[in-house]
Amino acid sequence: MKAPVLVINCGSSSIKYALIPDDGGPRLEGIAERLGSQEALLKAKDSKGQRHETSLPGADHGAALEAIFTSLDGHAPVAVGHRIVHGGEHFTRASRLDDQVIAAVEETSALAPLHNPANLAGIQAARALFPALPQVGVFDTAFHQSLPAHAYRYALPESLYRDHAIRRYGFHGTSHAFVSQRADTLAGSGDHGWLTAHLGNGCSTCAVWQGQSRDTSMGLTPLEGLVMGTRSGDVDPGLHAHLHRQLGWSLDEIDAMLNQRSGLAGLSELTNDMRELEAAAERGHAGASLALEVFCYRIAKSLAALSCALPTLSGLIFTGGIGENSPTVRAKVIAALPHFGLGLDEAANLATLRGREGRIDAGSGPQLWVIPTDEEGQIARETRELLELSA
Ligand SMILES: Nc1ncnc2c1ncn2[C@@H]1O[C@H](COP(=O)(O)OP(=O)(O)O)[C@@H](O)[C@H]1O
Ligand SMILES: CC(=O)OP(=O)(O)O
Ligand SMILES: [Mg+2]
Repeated sequence: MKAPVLVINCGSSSIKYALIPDDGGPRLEGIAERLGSQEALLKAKDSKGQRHETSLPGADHGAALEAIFTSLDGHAPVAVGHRIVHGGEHFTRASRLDDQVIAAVEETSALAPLHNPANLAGIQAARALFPALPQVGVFDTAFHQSLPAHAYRYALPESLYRDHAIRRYGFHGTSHAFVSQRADTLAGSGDHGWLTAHLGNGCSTCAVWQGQSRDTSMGLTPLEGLVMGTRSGDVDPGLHAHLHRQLGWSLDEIDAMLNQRSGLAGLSELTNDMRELEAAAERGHAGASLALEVFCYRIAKSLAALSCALPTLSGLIFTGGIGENSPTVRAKVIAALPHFGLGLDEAANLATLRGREGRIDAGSGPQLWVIPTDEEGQIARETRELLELSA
């Protein structure tokens, strides 16, 4: 394997990783799950695509990284690239993780208490384990630092921005950047304006003009915007006060409800998994049908709103586990945008799934693309570029 970069995406109880060679060859990848519990488990795929499971009872981030390293079949990485969810206003591009940069990420943790502490745990463990390797942080927020002030400011007292950095940041920048660059290549020369929909566990939309993010649906935290697996997305900001005053809920209870018990899972009272929801809706489950309708309508509404950020619209791009695999969601979103002149090629829509890239419009109006995202590949590329590792 030629000069591989180890890409690490640390969540609070999981580490997704990929060892990515320089030459486009096969990757080693996997996930260590349920960290901190007796059920901790490493699921790894080797370079021949064979799957292996190793139980790691009680493993923390450090122990899991050690097990991941051992599972790499002796292939030694030349650098480590970390996904960091929140970079605040500090980072407009990938940065080498020295003490100063790590201090800035720590400072930003208050803005992403669910994500950044886990990212930092991964960075500390990787630095301890691979002290000789260069480590790079690639930030979800960096791509959105090109937002104009009218898109990133909330209509709140100026001092909240000036003194406390309260503004919209946006997330999933690595994914929105990757799929819009790919669409630029596929569509050929010209000035392109894309509306991208990253629909995974977390979901967000983005307006990209000439390769730059001009607006996006997530804000200060990854809770704003679309309906997600367990996150509510937009609600009336008056909701917090209402629940506190009328039901006596604490801020922590309200926060946990909005992040963990809402979204598709909350609406359906069934599951946050889109595959299961579609099957249940098919069987006539009313909650699943409602969750699906709200999810798709809110995506369409967000795309329509973000179209205001684009001088011209080249097309729409679907990505993420749902965007890449659900013809049903794509068709419902397109049907809910009746004024955009979109024409769906039904057969192409049904055939474009499981990692396949494809154009699904009927040839007139704005283009419709399904583009599998590759956040890990993009992180490896940005890590190499920063370290000038490749030619
Ligand atoms: N064939 C499918 N049909 C519909 N939804 C799917 C399909 N495969 C995966 N998904 C959905 O994709 C979502 C997970 O997306 P993914 O991008 O893998 O998440 P993450 O944000 O954790 O990377 C889940 O809701 C899952 O149900
Ligand atoms: C920022 C965010 O929502 O990330 P994820 O989709 O990985 O939860
Ligand atoms: Mg993903």
